[in-house]
Amino acid sequence: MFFNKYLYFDNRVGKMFPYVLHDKETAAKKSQEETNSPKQKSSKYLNVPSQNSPSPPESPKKPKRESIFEFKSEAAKKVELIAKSRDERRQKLAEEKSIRDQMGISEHNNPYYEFARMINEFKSSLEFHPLKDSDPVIENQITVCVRKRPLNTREKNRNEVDVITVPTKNQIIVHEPKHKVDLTKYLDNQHFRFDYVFDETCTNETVYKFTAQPLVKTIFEGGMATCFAYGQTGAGKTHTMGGEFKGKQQNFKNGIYALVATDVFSFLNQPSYKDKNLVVSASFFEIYGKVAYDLLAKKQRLRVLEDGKQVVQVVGLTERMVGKVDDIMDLIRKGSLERTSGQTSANSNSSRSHAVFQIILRKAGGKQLEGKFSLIDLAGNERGADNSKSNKQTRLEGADINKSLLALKECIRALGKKGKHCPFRESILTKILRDSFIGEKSRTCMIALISSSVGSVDHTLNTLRYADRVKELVANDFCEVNSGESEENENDLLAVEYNLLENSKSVIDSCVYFHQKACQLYDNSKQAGYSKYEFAKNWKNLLREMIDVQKVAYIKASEFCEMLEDED
Ligand SMILES: Nc1ncnc2c1ncn2[C@@H]1O[C@H](COP(=O)(O)OP(=O)(O)OP(=O)(O)O)[C@@H](O)[C@H]1O
Repeated sequence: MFFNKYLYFDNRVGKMFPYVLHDKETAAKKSQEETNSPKQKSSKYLNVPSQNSPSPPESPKKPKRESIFEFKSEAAKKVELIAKSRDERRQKLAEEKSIRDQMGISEHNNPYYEFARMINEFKSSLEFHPLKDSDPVIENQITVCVRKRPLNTREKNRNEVDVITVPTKNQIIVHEPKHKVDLTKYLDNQHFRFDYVFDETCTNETVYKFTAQPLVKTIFEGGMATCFAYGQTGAGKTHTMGGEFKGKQQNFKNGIYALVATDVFSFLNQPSYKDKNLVVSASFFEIYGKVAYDLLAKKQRLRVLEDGKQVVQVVGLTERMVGKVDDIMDLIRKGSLERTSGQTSANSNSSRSHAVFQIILRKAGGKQLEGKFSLIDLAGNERGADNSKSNKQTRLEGADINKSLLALKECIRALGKKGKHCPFRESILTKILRDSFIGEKSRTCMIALISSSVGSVDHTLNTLRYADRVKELVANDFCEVNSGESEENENDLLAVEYNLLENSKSVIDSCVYFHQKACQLYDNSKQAGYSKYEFAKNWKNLLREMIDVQKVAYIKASEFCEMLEDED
C-alpha cells in the first residue's frame, strides 16, 4: 500500500482510493463526532468509501498522517507546483491592483502606468526618514533647499504620476522615465542632496523654520538677509513666499513674507534689540524685463541708478514705515494684488517678473541702514530657457530672465567664495541686490520649488541642477552637517550601488542591440546600389544612441567611485 496527499493505493484490493477534503461545516461536525468516538480519529480527513463502493479492508497497521506526506508522486508534485505558481500569480495581480488603487490610475488609460509601477517598486526598497519639525536648524551662510509640491487636481485628472521621492531630510530622487533603444522602459533615478528637502506634506511654517527664520536675527546684527524662491511656473514660489492659496484666495498670513514680518516685530521687542532704537519700513516692487515697477505706488516705473560710491539706488521707490505686523500685512496684500491685477493673463505675467519684498531696519530719526531682509519670488525659470517662441517680446523677456538667473547664481557663488568677483552689474535684479552678496554678515537662502508630476520632469531637473550649482560652494558646511549621519550615507551608497548595477545591466542589453544593428547596417552597405547617405545617417544616429547610453553610465560609475573614495 502506498500513499500520497490525494490518493492512496491499497495493494490488497489493487485499487486507488481518494482522500476527499470535507467542507468546513462537515469537517467541524465530523471532528465533533470523532472527538466523541476516538476510534474513528484516523478517518478525520478521509471520505470513507460508501457501502456501494468496495471498501478497502481495514489495515491492521495504519501509517501515521505525518508519514503520508513524506511520499509524493510526480503527479502530486506537479499539482503542487501548479497551485504554487497560481498563488504567486494571484498575489502579483493583487499587488498590481493595489498599486493602481493607491495611484488612482488604470493601466489602460495611463501611458505612465509601467513607470508608476517601477517607481513604487523602487520606493519599497527604501527606508524613509523625512524631515521632522524637531530636527535641528543649521546655521549656514548659504542654505539651499528644495520643496516638492504635490500633484494638483489638473495633473491627477491627466493621470500624471509623481516622479519625485524624498527619502530623507536632505535627499531627493527624480525618477526620470526613459526608453532603451529597443523601446523597453526604464527609470533613470537621479539623486540630489541639499541642506533640506521638504516633501509634499510640509507646510509653509516648516519651510520657514528651516530657511528664512534663522536669517531674521542677521538684520538685527547689521547684516543683509536674502531669501529666493526659484523654480518653474506653477511649482509653488508664490504659494511659499506670499501664502497658501485656497481656491483663488491667498492666505497672506502663512507666506514667508508675513512670517518674517511677524518675527521681525517680536525681535524688535526683545530686550537685547529694544535699546537699538530701530524702526521698520517696507517696500515692494517687481522687475519685468529691464524695468522695475513699484507695487506700492500703482506700478510706477522706477529708475535703478548707481552712485559714485557704487551704491545702487532705486529712485522713487516707496518705503512705507510700519509699526505692527498688520501694517506689513496690508502692504503685502496690496502689492501682491497689484502684481497680479491689470494683467491680461495674471499667472503668465507674474511668472515673467521677479517680485522683491523688502523689510528694512533703520535707526530711528535717521536714514542709516541697520539691516535689510529681501524676499524674492523669482520669475519662472523655464521662461529663461524658452527661446523657441517666435514672438520677439517673449524671446527678449526670456533672454532677460536667463541673464538675471545666471547672474544671480554667480553672485551667490561669489558670496560663498569670499573675494571672488561678483558680477552684479549683469542684471537689474543683481544690481538692486548687490548689498546681499557682499559682506561677512550677509546670509542667503534659496528655496528651489519643484512640481512632482512626470510632465514637469525636465524643468524639475533643470531647477535641481541650478540649485545644486549654488550649493556646491557650501560643500564644507555640508560635510560638517552630515558628519554624524553615517547611517544615511550608507543608505545612500546602497541606493547608488543598486542604481549603478541596474544601469550596467541595461548597458549590457543595449550593447547586444547596438552590435546587431551595426552588423545589419554594415551588411546593407555591401549590397549593390546602397545609399551612402542613408548609411551615414543611420550609422550616425546609432552612434549617437550609443554615446547617450554610455554617457549616462559613465556619469553613474564616476559618481559611485567618488562616493566610495569619499567614504575612504
Ligand atoms: N506645497 C504646495 N501644496 C499645495 N499646493 C501647492 C503647493 N505649492 C503650490 N501649490 C499650488 O500650485 C499652484 C501654483 O502655485 P504658485 O502660484 O505658487 O506657483 P508659482 O511658482 O508662483 O508660479 P508663477 O511663477 O506662475 O507665479 C497654486 O494653486 C498653489 O496653491
